[in-house]
Amino acid sequence: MQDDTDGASFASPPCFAHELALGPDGYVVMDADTARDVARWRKAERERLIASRLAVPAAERQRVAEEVAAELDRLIEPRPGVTVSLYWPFRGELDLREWMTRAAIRGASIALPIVVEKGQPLVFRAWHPGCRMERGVWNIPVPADGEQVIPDVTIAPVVGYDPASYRLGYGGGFFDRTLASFAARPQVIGVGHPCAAIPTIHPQPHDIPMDVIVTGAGRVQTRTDAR
Ligand SMILES: Nc1nc2c(c(=O)[nH]1)N(C=O)[C@@H](CNc1ccc(C(=O)N[C@@H](CCC(=O)O)C(=O)O)cc1)CN2
Ligand SMILES: Nc1ncnc2c1ncn2[C@@H]1O[C@H](COP(=O)(O)OP(=O)(O)OP(=O)(O)O)[C@@H](O)[C@H]1O
Repeated sequence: MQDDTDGASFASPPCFAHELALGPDGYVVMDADTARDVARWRKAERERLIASRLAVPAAERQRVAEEVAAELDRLIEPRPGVTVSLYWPFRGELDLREWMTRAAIRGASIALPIVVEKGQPLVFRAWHPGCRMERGVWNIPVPADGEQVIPDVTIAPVVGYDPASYRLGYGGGFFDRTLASFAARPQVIGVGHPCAAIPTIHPQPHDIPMDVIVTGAGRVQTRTDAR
């Protein structure tokens, strides 16, 4: 009988162009070529989407931010005992700092994300109106000395989003890693410009969909397929 343990006797050589990726439901097989194509496509798409929102006139950006803030008032009750994470806006993101201040005055605990290290989850630090800020990674202002907290509700800025509520961010993978690291998942609300809507972000195993995406008055997309 022929000895089949020699690789040369396979009908075709074994294929090693796959790798394992850890998704929310465990390990899945990933095709290395596909992963590279998606990463390349996402990079170009991010640049296009950021450029188009930077082209939005300041007055319109302000109006959209106010509309989104009004929708947040309907979605979240910022009361004592609830911790909500937001963000300090940059690169044309909606400025929700007024909503953030109002929510703090109403008694909610507010937190902002901090990049500890590339490739690692974000941590969230408590923020209070007027608290001392310092420059973090990418020069984004972060609270200088707040305590570390875990949010009940996370408001994440989107660069892009799709009908299945997957979010495209800046490419650090920070929000996906952070959500994957929590024992209990917070409610996740994506916020952005209406022009951030795209047909698909080509979701990958690590991508975690948002629960709700808000892009203006009455523009509230709720994820229906419970995972
Ligand atoms: N306002 C705000 N703060 C935030 C976030 C956010 O989305 N918005 N983040 C949410 O996660 C974290 C910062 N995430 C970031 C991730 C990547 C880059 C960045 O500039 N990346 C490189 C390219 C990365 C790559 O493609 O490999 C670059 O654009 O040069 C910036 C911020 C924490 N703070
Ligand atoms: N949970 C995870 N574990 C390991 N790698 C991850 C995880 N989440 C994301 N990544 C990696 O991070 C990289 C960027 O991911 P992705 O394109 O989803 O970023 P993004 O969501 O746009 O960025 P951000 O959340 O920082 O705004 C990818 O190479 C991806 O494989």
